[in-house]
Amino acid sequence: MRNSLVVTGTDTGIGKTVFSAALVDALGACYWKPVQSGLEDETDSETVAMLGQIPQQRILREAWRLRTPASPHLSAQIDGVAIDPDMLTPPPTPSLLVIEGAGGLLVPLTSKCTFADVFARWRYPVILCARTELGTINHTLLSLEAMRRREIPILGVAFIGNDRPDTMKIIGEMGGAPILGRLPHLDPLTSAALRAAFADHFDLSVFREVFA
Ligand SMILES: Nc1ncnc2c1ncn2[C@@H]1O[C@H](COP(=O)(O)OP(=O)(O)OP(=O)(O)O)[C@@H](O)[C@H]1O
Ligand SMILES: C[C@H](N)[C@H](N)CCCCCC(=O)O
Ligand SMILES: [Mg+2]
Repeated sequence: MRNSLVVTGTDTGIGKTVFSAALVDALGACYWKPVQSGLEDETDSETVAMLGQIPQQRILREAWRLRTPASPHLSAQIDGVAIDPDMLTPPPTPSLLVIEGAGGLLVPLTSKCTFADVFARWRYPVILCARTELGTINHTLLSLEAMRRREIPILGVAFIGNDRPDTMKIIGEMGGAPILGRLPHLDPLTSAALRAAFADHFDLSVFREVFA
């Protein structure tokens, strides 16, 4: 039985972690950020634990914790370590597992390997997080094309941001992937607001079916 889902995005800083917190909370899943680059601020794992109110035992330790907030290939070089993509194998978990990449699909782990290459090896269904703002049509269609070329299973697109119906419509028509929903911009961003917004804007059964 498959028990993992991947969350990637069209870019860094677009809301993958916030979306992951909501999904992990709603599914009662575990969370894994295999490669964390940047340790000064709150890490993604810490954000998911706090925003999703996820107990520590459901937050898996990163495989690589790199100090510099940069592309993992560079952060690893600065720290004098080498990421071994072959070592990136999701640990067994007692429940469902949500795995978050870093940045977008073609972010390098080494000079010869990107996250997309790892996702292609894993073959877990992938959720593509995308902004709703101007510029996202190109980024989203490019990302979907990159996943199809690698035969990465695509669960669908999760938009993050304020409502832009025309943008979401054309991506739905041209992207060849289901639109899973839209997580609005929340202000303030609290655990309660996130849980409510996810429940209002996504159909949890779509995610649960992956694990059936
Ligand atoms: N729905 C939302 N409402 C309000 N703020 C949000 C929302 N989604 C993301 N943010 C904010 O946007 C910033 C980037 O979000 P996040 O850390 O989730 O991005 P990311 O795609 O996971 O980035 P990375 O590539 O570094 O993992 C954070 O400050 C986060 O609090
Ligand atoms: C530092 C940031 N928060 C992410 N962890 C890594 C983002 C890598 C982006 C690389 C790039 O596309 O230029
Ligand atoms: Mg993140």
